[in-house]
Amino acid sequence: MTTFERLKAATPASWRAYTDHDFVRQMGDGSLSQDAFRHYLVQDYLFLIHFARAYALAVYKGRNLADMRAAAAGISAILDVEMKLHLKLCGEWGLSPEEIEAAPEARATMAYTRFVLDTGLRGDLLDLHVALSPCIIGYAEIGMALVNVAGGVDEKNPYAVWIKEYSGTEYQEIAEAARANLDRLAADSLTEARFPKLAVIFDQATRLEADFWQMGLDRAL
Ligand SMILES: Cc1ncc(C[n+]2csc(CCO)c2C)c(N)n1
Repeated sequence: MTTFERLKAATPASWRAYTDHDFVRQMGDGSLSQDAFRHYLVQDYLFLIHFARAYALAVYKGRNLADMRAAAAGISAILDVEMKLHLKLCGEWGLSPEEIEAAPEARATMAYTRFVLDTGLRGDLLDLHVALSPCIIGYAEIGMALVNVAGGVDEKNPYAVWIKEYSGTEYQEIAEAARANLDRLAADSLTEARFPKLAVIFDQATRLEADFWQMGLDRAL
């Protein structure tokens, strides 16, 4: 079993609440309120900015040049690629860059992103990557689950672009690299005595992901 599979198996209820959330189901069948999706997109932009900061922390926490280069590539993937794609998607949903940048940060966004940063600051690189893993790998699982509903994406579904993005080969490979990276770090620094502490971090991050979906549904700030 991979380290990621072990962590998931240790926290099954939280994992289900995250990956099977109403927001996800409603994206899958196309019934999600478009205003809820816009609210989510704006908050996800703010989320990604802090995510880039978490990768910067991973550079700092790197134990060697290979760790530092991998984290630096993560920063660049977000700042140079992901943010542009995100702004394009926001534009297609009628959201301007000015509107997005002026948006207040929701409490669920603050809670999740600062939790990840705090976990990384207090702990080592493995703690930080465990806190990041529900986010990176979870979206890949959700993308695949949604694409498998009804045997493929319905082009009439307003959320088809989102589903295709996360079920696509490129994102699936990013998630696979994250799974392998967790195993590599675990081989060096995971003891059986430490596992329950990592499972707590994983569970907290997973519950904060579910709260992020709920924030979108409720359009909460
Ligand atoms: C709340 C939330 N959770 C996970 C992701 C997925 N994700 C996390 S980082 C990243 C960039 C690639 O490294 C992507 C796509 C998201 N966007 N928003």
